[in-house]
Amino acid sequence: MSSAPREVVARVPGSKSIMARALLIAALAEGTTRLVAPLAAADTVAFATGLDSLGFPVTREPEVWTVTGDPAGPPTTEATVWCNDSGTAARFVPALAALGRGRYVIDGSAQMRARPMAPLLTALRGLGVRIDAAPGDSLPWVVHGAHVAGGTIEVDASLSSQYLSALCLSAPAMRNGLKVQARNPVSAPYVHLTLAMMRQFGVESSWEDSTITIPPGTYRAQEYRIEPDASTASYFFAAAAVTGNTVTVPGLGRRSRQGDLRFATEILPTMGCRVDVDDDSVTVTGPAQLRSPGTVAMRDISDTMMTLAAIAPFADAPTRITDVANCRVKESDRIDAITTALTACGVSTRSGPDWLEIDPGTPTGALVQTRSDHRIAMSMSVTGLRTPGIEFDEPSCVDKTFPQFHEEFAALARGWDLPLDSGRSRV
Ligand SMILES: O=C(O)C1=C[C@@H](OP(=O)(O)O)[C@@H](O)[C@H](O)C1
Ligand SMILES: C=C(OP(=O)(O)O)C(=O)O
Repeated sequence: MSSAPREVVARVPGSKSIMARALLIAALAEGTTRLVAPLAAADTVAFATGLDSLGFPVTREPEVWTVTGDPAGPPTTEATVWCNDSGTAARFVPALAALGRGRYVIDGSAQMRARPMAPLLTALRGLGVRIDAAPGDSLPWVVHGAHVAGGTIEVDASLSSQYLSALCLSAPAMRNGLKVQARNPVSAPYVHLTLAMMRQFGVESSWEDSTITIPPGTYRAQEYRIEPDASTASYFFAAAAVTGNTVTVPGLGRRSRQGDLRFATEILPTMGCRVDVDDDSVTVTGPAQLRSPGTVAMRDISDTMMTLAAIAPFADAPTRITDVANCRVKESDRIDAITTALTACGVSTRSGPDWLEIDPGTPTGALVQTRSDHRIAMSMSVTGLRTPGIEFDEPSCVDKTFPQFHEEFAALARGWDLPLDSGRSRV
């Protein structure tokens, strides 16, 4: 570790979640929307390509993506949408397809086919949409769109909040609007982000007790700047935390609606970090010795569970993370994937259905099995800043949300003058 904190400014790419919402809203908006500072990554490219095949033209340039909307829903009567590994695409697109009139095939990778879709299927069928699904209710689906009219439905959101966001985003185009009874939601900040962005594009809604109400309405096209991704930023903040250095992420500030910023603003301070949140930036400085945050319930911000687990070995006491059962049904079984990775590095861990515990220790180098999960690679890269010899079986899995991750992370390490072995990923 360096003795005096060194400051580096990290450029974090755009939010995958904001991109997915902005793309879908733009597709249903009156007019042409320009998305400035877009995230070009596997998830967002799959989303945009899917919109294009549904008949919403999307043009992609490095600085701006342009979407031509149609408030009436998908203009095509036949399309196949390949969602690849993207949960947001696989959950958001079917509700959009239900607005059209035609036959729409929605499919994804083996990883995506293994992820739960049943609550969304039940909800859409409850609204009268005819859908043929693969066994287990999983993808591929054939959505037989017939201008779904809306109404009232109950949705079990205990496995994913994306079912709620999907229905809410398409609801304004339903003739009767939509009332959604949300049961046991995980990742609630993502639903608040959905409703906040809908408001930014001109559609008001309410969420009282467990009922979300969306009246019929039309989104207004506009020029919209994509904020940096708060989950991605967590790796840079965590890097400062474990090395005792300083990192500033511009473009993310106190007005951000992204729940995962709470990793920096709420968890890292309890570990001894100094965190300054400005109007338009967040700065984190790590301590000489990281403290344990004790027990942390991460139901709301579980994409940052692995970031916390990856730095926990450097704390002064065990770290317990609770209420993260749905991490077992994401890109990988993330409780198993991260505890297996840490164990391979010689760190002692324990886990149960919805929790994990990590002991302090001195990780050693190992070949980390990423299980094609971008967040396992990015999290363990943070451990790698203090652990020579961490390698990945599939470094390119970061392409899902941050194709330049390894280069940018290596640049961060160089900026702090850390030994060359730190922060590198090799096949
Ligand atoms: O709506 C979104 O953009 C997301 C919601 C969360 O998923 P769950 O609601 O399935 O936890 C999060 O993990 C995912 O990365 C993005
Ligand atoms: C869970 C994630 O993504 P998605 O559900 O959009 O595939 C993620 O990015 O960690």
